[in-house]
Amino acid sequence: KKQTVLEVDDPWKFENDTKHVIPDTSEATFGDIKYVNERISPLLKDLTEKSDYMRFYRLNLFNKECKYKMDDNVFCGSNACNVVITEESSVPEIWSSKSLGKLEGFMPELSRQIVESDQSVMENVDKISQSCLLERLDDQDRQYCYVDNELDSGCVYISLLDNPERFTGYAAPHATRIWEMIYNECLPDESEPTIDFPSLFLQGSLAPPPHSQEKIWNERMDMWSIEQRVFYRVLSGMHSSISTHLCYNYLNQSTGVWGPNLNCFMEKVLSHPERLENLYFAYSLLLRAMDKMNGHLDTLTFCHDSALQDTEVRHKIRDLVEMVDRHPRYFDESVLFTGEPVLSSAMKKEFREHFRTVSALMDCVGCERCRLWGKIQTNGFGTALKILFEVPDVENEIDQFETTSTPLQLRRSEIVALVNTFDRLSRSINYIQKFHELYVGQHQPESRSRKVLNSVKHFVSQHVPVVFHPFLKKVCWVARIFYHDFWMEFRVVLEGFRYVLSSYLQLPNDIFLADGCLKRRPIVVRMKHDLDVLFWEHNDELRKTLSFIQGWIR
Ligand SMILES: Cc1cc2nc3c(=O)[nH]c(=O)nc-3n(C[C@H](O)[C@H](O)[C@H](O)COP(=O)(O)OP(=O)(O)OC[C@H]3O[C@@H](n4cnc5c(N)ncnc54)[C@H](O)[C@@H]3O)c2cc1C
Repeated sequence: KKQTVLEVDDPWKFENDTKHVIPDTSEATFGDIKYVNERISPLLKDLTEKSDYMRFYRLNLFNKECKYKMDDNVFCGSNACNVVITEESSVPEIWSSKSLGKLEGFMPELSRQIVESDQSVMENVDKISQSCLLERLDDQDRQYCYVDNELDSGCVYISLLDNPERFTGYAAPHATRIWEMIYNECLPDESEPTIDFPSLFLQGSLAPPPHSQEKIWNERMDMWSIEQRVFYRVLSGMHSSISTHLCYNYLNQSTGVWGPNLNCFMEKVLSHPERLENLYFAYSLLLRAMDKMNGHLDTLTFCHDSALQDTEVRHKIRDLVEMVDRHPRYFDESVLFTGEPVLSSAMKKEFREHFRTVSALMDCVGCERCRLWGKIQTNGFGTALKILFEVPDVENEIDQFETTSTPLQLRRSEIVALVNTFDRLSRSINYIQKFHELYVGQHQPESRSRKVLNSVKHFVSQHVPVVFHPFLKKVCWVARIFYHDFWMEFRVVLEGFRYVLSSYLQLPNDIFLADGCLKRRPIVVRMKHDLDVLFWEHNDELRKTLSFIQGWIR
């Protein structure tokens, strides 16, 4: 494996190398992904911010027990960990517990038995509601995630816009321990096992392991199979994305102000080339999953209570996948699980089970906000893996997984998780760009006005009590808008004034030329003379102003 060495003088050298090929992709470079993302991110933003469908996520966030032995005394450090729950009255009727409850008899255990015994019974159930909830019989073997049963009384709706992913203060040792447990799920290297993965769960200790697993894994990656590498890169990419988000939406605890923290990003992500690579890798994997959805869109229902909204969401998703489709395929799922059929199938089963364990580990995350986004993102990646490895490529009529008989079935929560996870990664790539601009801005020689502004900022942060900061921020914001609007308006007025005045000064010439009549000339000359007398000789101030304006018009 080529080791990348960062040059001390330019920490951005690696990230800015647009030609750098992302390992385990089809020759995708950093530049390719940035280019694609520039086109896709506005669509993702629109979809995730402007549609109820993508905004409300139903899950069991508070009442699911952690299956693994952990230190129970974990409390997140700040209010930022809290999650605001959405009242059911704010979500569309069809998603309310009342409506979902109508299907209770069929969910989820019973549905399996019924489907097994009599398929026709299911056909009587309202079709739209069915697809919102139904756990299909054949789906269980294809799941890469434990998805919460939406009929569970512990499930709540959460508006993702009201609960952005950001810094919460959740940290070591608990958070770090969870990450270690997540990475322990990476498929063990049979040729050279060094860590007994399952035994770590039983220890239940929060003590860090004796050496950094990340380092060992990166060194040993060449010896891994492609399946193992993909598994690890997805998790590491998700980790990098979470770190990028928390550093971009960071709370400065001494000033109480939210904003990007460049040092945090440089420390957690930028200074580790592999973490950056894995972020880009995870993006290309999601890109391909979205692309593969293209051939299956017609079979999906978006379970809205109005056909109109269903069509609207479908159109928006179609626009997105069609945009994805215009770009090359940077991840090729057909090179995985290709060996001897029995072995490959066993390997895929193992892959699935390990990923499901990762999803179950999210219930152990000790901070509500982090748990929310952890659950969404593992569900999102789980859905992507399901699309990639369990569903035929309809568009290209390639069925390397022999699953032609089973069409793609996705629940609402899976679609929402997939699109929102893609949006997270897309934003992370945009944030990297913004961090770079911040870095460039900070390392450029300071202009005088910037110096003054910075010293004012410094003074405010030092001497004005923290409670006034949001107020001052608002004042600055209003002042900026006022200043901007004032200049816009002033320029319009000035432009009009300039036009009227130039027409007026042009008028004598026009009269003279239009008539071509030399006889009128004395009148024009006379008029101009009178005006000169009026303005130039009797009003000194006005004279100066007009001469300035005349110069400006010229
Ligand atoms: C599921 C989950 C979601 C979280 N969400 C949030 C959140 O929304 N907001 C928030 O403020 N905090 C969140 N946290 C906590 C956050 O991720 C960090 O754990 C915390 O900020 C402490 O960071 P750290 O720098 O000590 O190392 P950690 O990020 O905890 O990393 C632990 C170890 O993992 C390795 N590592 C780090 N990054 C990578 C990578 N990309 N790939 C491979 N290995 C890596 C390193 O060896 C590192 O020492 C979350 C934690 C978890 C487990």
